[in-house]
Amino acid sequence: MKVQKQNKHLSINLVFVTGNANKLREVQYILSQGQRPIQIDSHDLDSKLAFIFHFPEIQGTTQEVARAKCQRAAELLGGPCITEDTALCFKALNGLPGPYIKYFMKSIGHDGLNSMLDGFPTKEAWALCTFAYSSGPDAEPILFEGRTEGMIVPARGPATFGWDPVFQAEDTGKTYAEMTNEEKNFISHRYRALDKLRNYLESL
Ligand SMILES: O=c1nc[nH]c2c1ncn2[C@H]1C[C@H](O)[C@@H](COP(=O)(O)OP(=O)(O)OP(=O)(O)O)O1
Ligand SMILES: [Mg+2]
Repeated sequence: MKVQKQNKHLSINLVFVTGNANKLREVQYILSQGQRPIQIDSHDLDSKLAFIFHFPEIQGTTQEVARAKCQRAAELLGGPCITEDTALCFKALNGLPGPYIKYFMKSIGHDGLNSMLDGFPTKEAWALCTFAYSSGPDAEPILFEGRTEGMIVPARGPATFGWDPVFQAEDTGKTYAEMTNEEKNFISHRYRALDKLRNYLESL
């Protein structure tokens, strides 16, 4: 992803390294909103699709996983980049599946995620997004976290993006899947993390 700051002379060229088209779509949408939109060069974006890597992700805390992925991406690219990790954390399970949610989703699906909490007193959960920015292979990645509270519910809404149908965001009565793009991207874990990243980039 090439981002270009308007309103200032400085422009930032960044690659968003991800294999997830839904993430990319939401990031583009969020960055296009706001008072000072960060514009994504879609022509460049197309050519950058060649840079979508699928590499192994380590085990550890969400921060360790995020740092390692960004470090690896910067090494492979030989330049600045951002990466993003999403965790879905169950209160009753002390934060698990957390960064391993992808493999839980793949193996047991929406019903399985609900069944995991059978017998537990709380269905509370939070979605945690961690953006990592690296200025290059020799730099330590910087992390930006965003968190949205909610609960795990039987699936409602279109199954377009991951676990969206089973995550009901606090105070909304809606699952992420039942929300419009605008609604989700106003309260989402991704929006909150990206807002911090945006502030950081604007301060450079
Ligand atoms: O807003 C979301 N709403 C619903 N599901 C979501 C969301 N955001 C990520 N997800 C899913 C995708 C993957 O199953 C797992 C995170 O794993 P994660 O490694 O961060 O993503 P990924 O491997 O798909 O893409 P990437 O190449 O950026 O690592 O949660
Ligand atoms: Mg991944």
